[in-house]
Amino acid sequence: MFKTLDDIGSGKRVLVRLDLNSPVEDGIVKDNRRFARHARTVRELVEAGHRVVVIAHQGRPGRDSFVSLDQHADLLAEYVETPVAFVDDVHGEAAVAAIRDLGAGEVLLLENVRMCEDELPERSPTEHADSEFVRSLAPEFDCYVNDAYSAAHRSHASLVGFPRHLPAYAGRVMEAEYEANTSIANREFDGPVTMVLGGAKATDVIDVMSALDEGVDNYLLGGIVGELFLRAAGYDVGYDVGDGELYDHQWADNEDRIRELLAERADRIRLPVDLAYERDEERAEVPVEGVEKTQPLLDVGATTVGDYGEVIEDSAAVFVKGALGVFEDERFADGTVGILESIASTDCFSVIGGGDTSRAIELYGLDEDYFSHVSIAGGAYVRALTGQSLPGVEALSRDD
Ligand SMILES: Nc1ncnc2c1ncn2[C@@H]1O[C@H](COP(=O)(O)OP(=O)(O)OP(=O)(O)O)[C@@H](O)[C@H]1O
Ligand SMILES: O=C(O)[C@H](O)COP(=O)(O)O
Repeated sequence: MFKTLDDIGSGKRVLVRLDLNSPVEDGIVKDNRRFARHARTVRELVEAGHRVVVIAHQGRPGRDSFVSLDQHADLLAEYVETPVAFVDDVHGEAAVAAIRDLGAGEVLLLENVRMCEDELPERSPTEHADSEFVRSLAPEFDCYVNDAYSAAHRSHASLVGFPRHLPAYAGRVMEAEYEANTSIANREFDGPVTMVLGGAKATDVIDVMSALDEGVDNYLLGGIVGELFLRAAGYDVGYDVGDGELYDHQWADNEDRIRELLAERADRIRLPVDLAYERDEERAEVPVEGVEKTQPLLDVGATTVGDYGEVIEDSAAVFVKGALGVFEDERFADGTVGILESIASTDCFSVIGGGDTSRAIELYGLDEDYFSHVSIAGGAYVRALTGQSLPGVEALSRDD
């Protein structure tokens, strides 16, 4: 459906859009799997003797994470194993001069595209193609590669504008993410399809469940989302610390849809039968019947992990969105890690998504190779699961 790096040839001037958006702590950009993944695309372009100019974003104006890409150049260079030059300009004279100075097989990273006013408005590809940003850079290149699948749900200039001026191709990350994440909607599996749904964002999970009625045989719920469903089933769960951020407002916003889903799909939805909480600084577990709404519940319990593991064992495909507990705290990682281990021990087709959830794989030393695909996308993954098209992918696919 789109052209790939296999179709480019060699020795071209290539503009490549990556998603290097990273956590930033005290001004320091944290290494994460996006660098390693995108490095593969960049390395391939370098090896084909192209002049490679990278564009990417970091944060949003007004946030602490809205910083320059100078640190990203060093991190990317480590993974590509070749120097990555940096210029603190997006499309002005300095950027154009640096682009023209580039030799074959060299890599240059331009400044954070969100520092340019043309980038962020959600506009149509035609409007973005006409922006000064896109019009001033496009003539410097022979082609455009979009590898930023995880930002492709945004209709921003650097993601949709260039394919109107230049032959456009998908990078390796774009290809792999697209294929894996749309497979729940596009592929037939030879056996039951299971979704593990957790995390903290009820609306995301409900949207995914609503969109995927036919294709899914089992929903295994956990995390805050699981507790909201348990509440609909009549259990006294959902202790909210502070000003009601996690449960009460999500309950108020989603109660009707949760009740509807539970009534319609009772035979396919599995809820936790036990939960974990903190007692005397240790992990303790309680069956859901015995839960009182007096303390935060931070993970699913061991019986739930066992039950869910049996369902996974019988599945042909498993898709994960959201963690089953607060896995960042080792005491409450058993649910998330236990489920990931169950998936890893079967040979089913598996996709692990959600930026936070896939971090658990790294944190607890699981081998990525045990899964068919570990996504680096958050919002784009949810949209793909719900069957929505992504503007950045659409822009690559146009054939007029
Ligand atoms: N019972 C719980 N109580 C509090 N927090 C929880 C609970 N269960 C899971 N979480 C938190 O949910 C977070 C993951 O939620 P989120 O919905 O953001 O998942 P994600 O899909 O992996 O991420 P993203 O959408 O950001 O890419 C984790 O950081 C975890 O600590
Ligand atoms: O990190 C991400 O999920 C993407 O880069 C999109 O970033 P955004 O939500 O700031 O548009």
